[in-house]
Amino acid sequence: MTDAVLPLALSQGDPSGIGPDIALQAFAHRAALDLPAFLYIGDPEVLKVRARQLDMSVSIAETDCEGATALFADALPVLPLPTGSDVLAGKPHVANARGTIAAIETAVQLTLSGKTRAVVTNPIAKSVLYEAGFGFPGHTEFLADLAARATGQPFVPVMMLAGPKLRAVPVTIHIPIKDVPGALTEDSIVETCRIVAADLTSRFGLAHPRLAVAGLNPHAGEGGAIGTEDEDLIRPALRRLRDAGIDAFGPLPADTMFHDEARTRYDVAICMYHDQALIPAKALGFDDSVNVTLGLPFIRTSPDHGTAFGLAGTGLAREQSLVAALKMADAMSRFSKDRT
Ligand SMILES: NC(=O)C1=CN([C@@H]2O[C@H](COP(=O)(O)OP(=O)(O)OC[C@H]3O[C@@H](n4cnc5c(N)ncnc54)[C@H](O)[C@@H]3O)[C@@H](O)[C@H]2O)C=CC1
Ligand SMILES: NCC(=O)COP(=O)(O)O
Repeated sequence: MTDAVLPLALSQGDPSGIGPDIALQAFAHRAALDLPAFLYIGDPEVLKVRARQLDMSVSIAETDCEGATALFADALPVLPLPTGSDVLAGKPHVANARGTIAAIETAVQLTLSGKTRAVVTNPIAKSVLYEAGFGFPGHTEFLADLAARATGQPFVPVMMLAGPKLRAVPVTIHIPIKDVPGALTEDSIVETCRIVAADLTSRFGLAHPRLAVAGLNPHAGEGGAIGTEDEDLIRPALRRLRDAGIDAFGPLPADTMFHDEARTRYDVAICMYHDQALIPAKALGFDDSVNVTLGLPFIRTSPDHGTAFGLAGTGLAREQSLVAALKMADAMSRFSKDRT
């Protein structure tokens, strides 16, 4: 088997969320969308029940990695991982957490061992996994831990939301807003920007990426009058980055860096906290933005949205962001292969 025919590994996500729905819908339109082949890792029975709920006629075939690409024209290839619990669309349950986590672990193992090309994850509900004792804020940190355990090396994962109109990176991710100033350091800003610059070149082909760095405070601190972090942390970090040859500039007032003309001046916005990055990303492209994890030894993408429990089994969930995630993983994998 050559790399060109390896499938992407798609984890089921929370099986009571919209992951099964959007996987079925994307698969149903695979020819028109020119979708790369993917191997769904999860519970085939959940998919069959969901297809019936959605009134879709989809062939589902249990297989391993080797058989997936050839099957893709005729049936949705599934690496079976039974959930071992009753799964009801729109009704999350802690008993499903084990299957949710196992699917992510399997997708990573397969990709690190070269049997699949990239990891694409369907959404998980953080609160359900926390209730089950999951020790990570989300996929992003869990994936870095899995990579570290598999390779014996540490990895710093970086979240990037990427769409046709904006790429945006939060330096701090899933922490309470009151903890953001304390969690931000000059080193964390420098490290995040270095990873972003390196991966935009190695994974996306941008030779000299331009990084626009947001301030933390209103008006980027107004010269220190409205908060000191912009002058004390961000400005020194930017000096270090420019000394290292990285085109990073700021700190920019965050309220004026996302309008149409402002966005032409940079390739990625580096933001100080989750909502500073994800609000503009989702406002400018909820249906076509992708959540990418940078800094890992494998490719990982995901739709930008969550489990949308209220839509599971209704036929109202749109599959576009998952389609964008599959296509981005495919393009990144082909770009990496062409460079080697
Ligand atoms: N990558 C991941 O695993 C992510 C997981 N989440 C998790 O999802 C759960 C629900 O989070 P929410 O904040 O409610 O965000 P959400 O993205 O699930 O839903 C937000 C709104 O967008 C709608 N929506 C979401 N996806 C849609 C789609 N494909 N088509 C049409 N409408 C869609 C929902 O119905 C809702 O009105 C949380 O537990 C959160 O942790 C949230 C974001 C990403
Ligand atoms: N808000 C983004 C999100 O929740 C996705 O996080 P992750 O599971 O990809 O780490």
